[in-house]
Amino acid sequence: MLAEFDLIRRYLMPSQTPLPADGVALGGGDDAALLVPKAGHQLAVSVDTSVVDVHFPHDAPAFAVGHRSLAVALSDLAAMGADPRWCFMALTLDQRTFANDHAIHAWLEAFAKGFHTLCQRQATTLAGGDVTSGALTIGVTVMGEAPTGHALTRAGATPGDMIAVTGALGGGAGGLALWQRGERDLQHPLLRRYLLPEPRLAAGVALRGLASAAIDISDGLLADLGHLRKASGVGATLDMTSLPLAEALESSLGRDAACNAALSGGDDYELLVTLPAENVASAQRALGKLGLPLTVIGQCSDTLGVKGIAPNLGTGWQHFNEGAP
Ligand SMILES: Nc1ncnc2c1ncn2[C@@H]1O[C@H](COP(=O)(O)OP(=O)(O)OP(=O)(O)O)[C@@H](O)[C@H]1O
Ligand SMILES: Cc1ncc(C[n+]2csc(CCOP(=O)(O)O)c2C)c(N)n1
Ligand SMILES: [Mg+2]
Repeated sequence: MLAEFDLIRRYLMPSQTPLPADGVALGGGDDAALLVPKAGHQLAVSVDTSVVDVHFPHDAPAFAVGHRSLAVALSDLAAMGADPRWCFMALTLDQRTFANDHAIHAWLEAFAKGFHTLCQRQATTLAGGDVTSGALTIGVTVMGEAPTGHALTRAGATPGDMIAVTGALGGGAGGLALWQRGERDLQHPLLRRYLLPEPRLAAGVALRGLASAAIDISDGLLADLGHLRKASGVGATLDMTSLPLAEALESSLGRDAACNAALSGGDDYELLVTLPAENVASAQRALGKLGLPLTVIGQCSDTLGVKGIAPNLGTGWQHFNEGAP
């Protein structure tokens, strides 16, 4: 068994000395962190919980669990066009599920590496957290900044705006389906999409001033488009033939399952944005510089609802539905 404070010192907060450049006046080790936001900016704050066998399989690699639990939280900052600054991790861990102390240390080391590597790549400082015992659950609070009045929201779309997505869709659900069939090669593009999603933070910032509304795709394209439509008070017409499908998705699952995964599977963590038609080319150029495609998949309308898709298609992931605990 590893004691709570040893675990924190050894794996989670190895350095207690805050760096002024991180905007941390007082970091982990006290009752709360003291943070220094940039003048002229608003804070964007969001929390996401990742639960074993709900969000990731119990036998997922620890590195991926660490990466993923932060990535899905940062994805909400990407959707706001916010620059990430700080995060907080609430880790609940059942040490009795490990064979021995060596297995606990090995798991924590790889978990922390996955989390810290993404922190570093996305300039996010782990400024505090909490450790408790119980079923494996990682709650991650993220805090980012956007210049006052310039954050993207779900509410700015107007009829006539184009609807576009970053990257490719269906890879999250496709990867989960492959994992459930026993695929374990982490180099497989679909498994990577499910277990090691990349939050589109640079894209979110690049889309500030170009997009009229944005949301990240966690529950599925149709479900998240539904949230955006509702917040903006618009309808949508989609062109199914233009959906960018994830690499290897159609060949692994077949056409129908691939389209279902792209429309309703969730776990993609791409950005769904609306933008005036005249901004599409600039947005595609800006994202092209990041190596990320932006594909137009439809247009907003003033007739509420969605046209262009079969009405019987599932609407995406919902906790407390059948299938979820
Ligand atoms: N327990 C809660 N207390 C207060 N507000 C909540 C609570 N749970 C969710 N919300 C709010 O409801 C809204 C929708 O929450 P949800 O977790 O579905 O966010 P999302 O961005 O749509 O999904 P995801 O976190 O997968 O990206 C958010 O604005 C969130 O802050
Ligand atoms: C093992 C396993 N089974 C099922 C799923 C699918 N899933 C779970 S939660 C969710 C929506 C996003 O979560 P939230 O709304 O909580 O942010 C999705 C698509 C998964 N990821 N792992
Ligand atoms: Mg979201």
